[in-house]
Amino acid sequence: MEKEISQAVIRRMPRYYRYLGELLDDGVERISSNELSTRMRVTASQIRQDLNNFGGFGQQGYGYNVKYLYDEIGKILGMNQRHNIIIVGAGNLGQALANYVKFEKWGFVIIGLFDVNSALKGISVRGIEVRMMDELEEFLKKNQVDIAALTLPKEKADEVANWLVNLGIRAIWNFAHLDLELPEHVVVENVHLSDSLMQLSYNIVRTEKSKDKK
Ligand SMILES: NC(=O)c1ccc[n+]([C@@H]2O[C@H](COP(=O)([O-])OP(=O)(O)OC[C@H]3O[C@@H](n4cnc5c(N)ncnc54)[C@H](O)[C@@H]3O)[C@@H](O)[C@H]2O)c1
Repeated sequence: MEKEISQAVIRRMPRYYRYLGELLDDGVERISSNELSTRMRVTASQIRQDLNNFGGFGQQGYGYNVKYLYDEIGKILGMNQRHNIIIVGAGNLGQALANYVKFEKWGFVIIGLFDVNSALKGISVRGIEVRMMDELEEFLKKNQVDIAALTLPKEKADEVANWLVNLGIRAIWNFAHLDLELPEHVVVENVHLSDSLMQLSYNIVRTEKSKDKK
């Protein structure tokens, strides 16, 4: 049976992947867990523990082979395959996502943008045409879509998500601020930039308090 890896470990993997990618770009071929630890500001034992979940990848006295580790973590994260994405809701956020070219570097390719607002019909965002929602069903028949990003109003998100799932969508990148109620086989990743801001705010308050104590 495959070992269950904790979500906390999985959540740290993209960061390892990013750092290893930067090391590769810098021409670094191997790195010790201590060096990686200094760069990433994570303890070396945390790195060893995390990577041991996947079989280690390191060699005593040699450290980690950066390219190998990068490729292996990439495989774990599914980075060795292409993911086609559609964006549903071509407003501010939807267009901002569509405009961001770097997702493609990781194999996330935005192939369609959809909206209900006829004023947006036919406009092009980085070469991606905005289509109307009534064209979506046909689009899904003709194109392989792996992920639907939801950047539409919260009130519409649940209904649209369920409709997409009925049409065969299996993964949702949800930006609307609500918990979607979807069948278990559908994977959902919720993104809340405000959570990150609140975390930042918490750390500002904490730093200020510790300054006051000194
Ligand atoms: N998760 C985050 O961190 C985060 C950050 C910013 C915004 N948001 C959320 O993302 C969503 C979009 O924000 P925005 O600023 O781009 O808003 P926006 O109003 O600019 O864009 C929303 C778009 O959705 C379209 N739309 C409405 N109903 C639709 C439907 N049934 N099907 C398809 N498209 C539909 C609208 O016509 C509009 O173009 C909102 O729910 C907002 O709260 C989330």
